[in-house]
Amino acid sequence: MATFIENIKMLNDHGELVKTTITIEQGKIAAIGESKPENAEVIDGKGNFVSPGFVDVHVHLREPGFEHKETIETGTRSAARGGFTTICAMPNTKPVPDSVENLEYIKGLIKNSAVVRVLPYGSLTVDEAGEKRTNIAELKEHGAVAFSDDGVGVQLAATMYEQMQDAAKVGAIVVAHCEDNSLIYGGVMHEGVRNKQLGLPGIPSVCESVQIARDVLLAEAAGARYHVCHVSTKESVRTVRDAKKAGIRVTAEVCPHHLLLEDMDIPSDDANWKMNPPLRASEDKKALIEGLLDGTIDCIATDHAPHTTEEKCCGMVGAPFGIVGFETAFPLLYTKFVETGIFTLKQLVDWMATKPAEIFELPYGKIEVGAPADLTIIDLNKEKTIDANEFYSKGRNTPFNGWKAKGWPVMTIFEGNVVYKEEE
Ligand SMILES: NC(=O)N[C@@H](CC(=O)O)C(=O)O
Ligand SMILES: [Zn+2]
Ligand SMILES: [Zn+2]
Repeated sequence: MATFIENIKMLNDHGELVKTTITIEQGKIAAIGESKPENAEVIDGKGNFVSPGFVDVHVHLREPGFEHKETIETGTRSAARGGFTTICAMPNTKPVPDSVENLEYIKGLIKNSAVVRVLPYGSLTVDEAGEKRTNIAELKEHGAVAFSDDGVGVQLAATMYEQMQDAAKVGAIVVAHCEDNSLIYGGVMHEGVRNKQLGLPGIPSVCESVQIARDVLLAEAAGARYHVCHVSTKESVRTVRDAKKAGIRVTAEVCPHHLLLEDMDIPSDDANWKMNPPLRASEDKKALIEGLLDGTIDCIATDHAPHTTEEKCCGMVGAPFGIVGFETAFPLLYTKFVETGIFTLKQLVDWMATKPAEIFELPYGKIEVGAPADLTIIDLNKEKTIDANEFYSKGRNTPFNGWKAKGWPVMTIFEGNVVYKEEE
């Protein structure tokens, strides 16, 4: 039976919101702007905005191996509640998808419990240990969406270079967490002013940018498609900008928290403000926003990284890096950037749905006839206070608890099925 969404507004090519309808048949968009087919089940869009389901190329679902932090079920339910319908799962699980066997095992888990589309990464090195290289061609053949050792930087240039060469041969994308271990200095937040006030060890900006600089040169030499994770510093933005100018095939993502927060916002030694890379200085935040606006940075990714309350309880030094992101990303960005006129709604939707799909060569992120019916219905006028205790994620680790934001997803549709509906 067909599903018919009526009373809905969609962005047109000029970025204007126009009234329309969407007809869904067999999980696909069958028509846009037509009248209701007979016998169709009707969804009342209530005049809300319909976006292509968001695409997040950088998430951590923790299963297998760390189910106390998150499972594929809780993580994908959280994604659906945030309006995400396609997510790419990073490989820092136990086991790591570093072999066909492990990747197939993880694909089986996804099949059993995911409520949205989960595309698993393959790792660049065995066990993400940075030593033995994985077989990129084989893992790609078995469905690895791209390749990364996220969680750690690949320390040896030769390892990265050789993996980039292998990736280039089969058209795989190398996705890098850039961090030079010799420049971390035991840091738990940005090396600047605020870490000194709090008496905490700092991670200098160059810890990230130096590895991006290395990698863009390696990507050029290898002819590889290279994507930079969670860019956080102004020097990183400049390096990516220069690399693009030089014709190197590089793309980059930025996380909502790095666009919204800076080190001086950190109120105290509270691990809900600890993530990797850390919140940087005000000028860095500014450079990230400019980087998005001028096309240096291609998309937004949450880096959803759940950890338990126990792990995050007791200050930054002992806690793991990472914050959750799915359920706050759109409302926060909409409120802080679209409502204030810094971004347009179309830009935000491009960066959260269309662009990430495009740069990862995925056939999603657009509302068009024939595409999978992955849709997020958003009430742009609804205002709510963020309450971490309401998250569908197991993770409560967010610095945004108690923030007010507008623009909440009220329904998420994945392949024609409702996978999230706002609780009344
Ligand atoms: N971003 C984080 O702070 N943490 C991530 C790892 C990562 O993305 O590097 C995690 O897996 O917890
Ligand atoms: Zn990372
Ligand atoms: Zn990550």
